[in-house]
Amino acid sequence: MSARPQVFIIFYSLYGHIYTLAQSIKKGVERVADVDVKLFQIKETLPDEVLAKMHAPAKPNVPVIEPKDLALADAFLFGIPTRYGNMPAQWKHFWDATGQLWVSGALNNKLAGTFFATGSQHGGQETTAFTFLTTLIHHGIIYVPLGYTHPNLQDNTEVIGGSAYGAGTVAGGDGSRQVSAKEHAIAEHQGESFAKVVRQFLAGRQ
Ligand SMILES: Cc1cc2nc3c(=O)[nH]c(=O)nc-3n(C[C@H](O)[C@H](O)[C@H](O)COP(=O)(O)O)c2cc1C
Repeated sequence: MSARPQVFIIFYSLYGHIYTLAQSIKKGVERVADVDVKLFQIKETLPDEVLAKMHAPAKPNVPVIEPKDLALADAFLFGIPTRYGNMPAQWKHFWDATGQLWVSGALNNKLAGTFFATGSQHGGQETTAFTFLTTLIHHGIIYVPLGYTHPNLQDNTEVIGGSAYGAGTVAGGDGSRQVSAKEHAIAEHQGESFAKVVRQFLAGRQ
């Protein structure tokens, strides 16, 4: 393990909203000195013909992470677009290939935060966090909530995704809504505050 904390931002994104948030979160992590950050996506499991029928754009030029590579990080920020109030099958597929990591306890005491996208305002960002947590807990991963640490999380003047569980965006039923300035600000803040927690936690362990 490197002496500098290694933060992996790992996402699945079908229509790009989560990827956009991930880039803002990365900017936030990069504001913190002596922390390294890398962006990854997980493998797509849908066949090309289904993706075409769903009008999915091409995947971004971001490396695809293998489950075993989770062991290389100290901390993770997981990007999760909601499916029926919980994680997409692509994420479940990824986690279901982490049995060896679980057996060896390789992820015990690593840190994680989460961020989200839903189609609608009340489409389940918090239930997605909650249901994703069971996987983190079984792996012994320490969850770092965002809390109400950014004023935009209490701003009711417009639709703003995100919650105490992490940054978020509301994509709209047809996916046409783009990540707003206030959602970007929350995402950058999450990256920065998470990186500070990671740095402090790891320094305390030395
Ligand atoms: C099969 C399926 C189930 C979905 N379930 C929900 C849902 O429960 N709540 C919701 O608000 N949006 C739901 N959506 C919309 C997605 O959450 C939305 O497209 C996604 O968050 C956009 O992120 P992305 O652009 O990164 O893919 C669903 C989409 C699909 C394809």
